[in-house]
Amino acid sequence: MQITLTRPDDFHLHLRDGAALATTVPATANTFARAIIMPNLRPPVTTAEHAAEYKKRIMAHCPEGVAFDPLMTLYLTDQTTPEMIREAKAGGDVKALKLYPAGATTNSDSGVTALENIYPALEAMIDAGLPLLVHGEVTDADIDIFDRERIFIDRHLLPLVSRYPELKVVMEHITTNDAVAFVTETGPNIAATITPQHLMYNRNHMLVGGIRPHFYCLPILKRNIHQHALIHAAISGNSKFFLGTDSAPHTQETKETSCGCAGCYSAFGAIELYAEVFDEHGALDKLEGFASHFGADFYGLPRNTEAITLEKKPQPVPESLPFGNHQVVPLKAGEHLQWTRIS
Ligand SMILES: NC(=O)N[C@@H](CC(=O)O)C(=O)O
Ligand SMILES: [Zn+2]
Ligand SMILES: [Zn+2]
Repeated sequence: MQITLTRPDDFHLHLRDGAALATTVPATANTFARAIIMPNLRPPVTTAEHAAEYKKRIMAHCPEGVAFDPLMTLYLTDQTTPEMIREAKAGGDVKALKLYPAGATTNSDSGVTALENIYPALEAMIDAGLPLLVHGEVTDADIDIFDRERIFIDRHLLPLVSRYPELKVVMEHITTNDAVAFVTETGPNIAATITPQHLMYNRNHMLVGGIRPHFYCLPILKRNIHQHALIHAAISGNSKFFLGTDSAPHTQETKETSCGCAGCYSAFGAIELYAEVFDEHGALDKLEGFASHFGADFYGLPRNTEAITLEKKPQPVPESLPFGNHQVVPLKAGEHLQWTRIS
């Protein structure tokens, strides 16, 4: 069995920096035409100038003959001004702004401490037509980690979308049926990305029979009822839900330790992983919209014109892959991808 799709885009990707780019850039660029590049470097990408420099470092690793367009983002902080938003729009590289609640995830220490602090920036984003990308979790110490997304919606997203209905918002890497309901029920300016790990796994995969650090990502895997809600949303054909891998590599030693980092590495076989999920649910005909059309439409980008073809043919996933001077353990390490890219 084969499937041919418009070449897809990845609307949520961590490429990291330095030597890691030699692994991460070709892994994505060989399949995806464009990707929204997350700005949570150390230090974070906060200005149009930083974004343009980072884009050059990325392009230096793009394989020859491969067309790849990194869509840059800026990291919002309490200090982001409307002027910085206008400069970002004018520079042309920056396609969205990212909101990390301070302390929510990897490299989010300089994130926003209160949404009011970025109201002027959000107003400038509406004028510029730049979307807000949200890591949607509260960070209060007394809120259980499994409830942090649901509570973020009630406390922050609902008030935000009623204050700024014109603002385009992507709720990134959604993990709950609460997020599916919120996105489904709000207006056309609200969309969401869904990762392969949240479609393939639930918290039992991470915690039953031993603790598996390579399934640990944020927002954390939830109960199977939430996994099923995400699958249903992804295969529904609803254009508010589209592909964003959140491929977020960390070295093997920083994952396999007493206090491991959050993030799953999926870029090596991302479209194959999604194809497996859609196939298992009899929805291969819905993959192209999710992977190649809906995200571009939401961002106001032209759809890609090239095509890729996948075949239902297993291929082994290595136990680890080179990653700078280190190794990264990919999702499904030591198992098989059920689909293989043939052109
Ligand atoms: N998803 C993750 O678990 N980690 C991401 C950050 C993020 O997307 O929240 C990372 O940069 O490592
Ligand atoms: Zn995140
Ligand atoms: Zn991410």
